Amino acid sequence: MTDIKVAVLGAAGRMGTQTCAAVEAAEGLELVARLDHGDPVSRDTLAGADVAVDFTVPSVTEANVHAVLDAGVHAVVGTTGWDDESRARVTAHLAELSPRGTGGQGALGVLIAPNFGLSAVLAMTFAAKAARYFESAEVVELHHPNKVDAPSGTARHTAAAIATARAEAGLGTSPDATEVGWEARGADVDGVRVHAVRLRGLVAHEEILFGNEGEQLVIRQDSFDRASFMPGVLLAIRSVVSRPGLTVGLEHVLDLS
Ligand SMILES: NC(=O)C1=CN([C@@H]2O[C@H](COP(=O)(O)OP(=O)(O)OC[C@H]3O[C@@H](n4cnc5c(N)ncnc54)[C@H](OP(=O)(O)O)[C@@H]3O)[C@@H](O)[C@H]2O)C=CC1
Ligand SMILES: O=C(O)C1=N[C@H](C(=O)O)C[C@H](O)C1
Repeated sequence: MTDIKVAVLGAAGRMGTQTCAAVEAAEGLELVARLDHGDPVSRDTLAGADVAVDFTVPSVTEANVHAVLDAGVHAVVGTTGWDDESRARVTAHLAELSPRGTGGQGALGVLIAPNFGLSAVLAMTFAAKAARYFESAEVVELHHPNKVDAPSGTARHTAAAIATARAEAGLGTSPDATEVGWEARGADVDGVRVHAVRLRGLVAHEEILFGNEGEQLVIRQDSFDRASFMPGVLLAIRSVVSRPGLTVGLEHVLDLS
């Protein structure tokens, strides 16, 4: 089997640096390009890559993915900032490139994962399963203070999954008598309250709280080191080449969905 050639966008950043090292150390993968701020994304600069991994910033990640697809390269995306509209534009782009459907031989794949950490993927999966059984649900995410976006992509993904499960079970929003001080109640993500903490010393952590009369379930995951994301990133690179179309969430690759 020939090696999968990999380009990393945001290669000088916290995640990009770790990803370059992980790819270089991985069997069957070859790092062919490190791109960062100011580098154009094109067939030339991607240097023969089969897969481009994006760990940049929310404001540029979508444009990067379109450029990667135009270069005929699969994309793995860890950057946050995606919503229904940006994901739909990627789906439309993939359909344009493969007009007879996304399943054809050699068709391109895009895998967007809000979190590559196994503990986080499992926490999100367990939360989605638990959501229908509890009257109240809230999400707390805790991160390092250099993070530029809030709430985290993981917390948004978690809250959206909880909201879907609650809606399917016929549950409304969590009970809440707040009349004043709404600014202290966190962001509203699909009707689920999400709270963001930024604290020196933290990396990436999430707590999902569920409550019923007289009982509580807390699901917590902690990424103490960015090394925890690397097995998921490598799995995504190896999977995306045979996963045409758009996949959102590593849970689908891990068969947890
Ligand atoms: N899915 C997951 O498991 C994880 C996702 N993330 C997400 O990944 C993203 C990156 O996080 P992190 O590595 O901590 O952030 P960093 O700020 O450390 O890295 C981002 C890098 O992207 C560079 N950059 C900015 N603009 C461009 C551009 N137009 N083209 C190429 N590179 C660019 C930055 O350069 P400069 O600083 O010079 O602007 C920087 O080197 C965030 O959205 C974060 O939330 C993080 C951890 C895990
Ligand atoms: O910026 C980070 O650090 C992280 N970003 C992702 C997110 O917003 O969910 C994943 C993880 O939480 C680390």
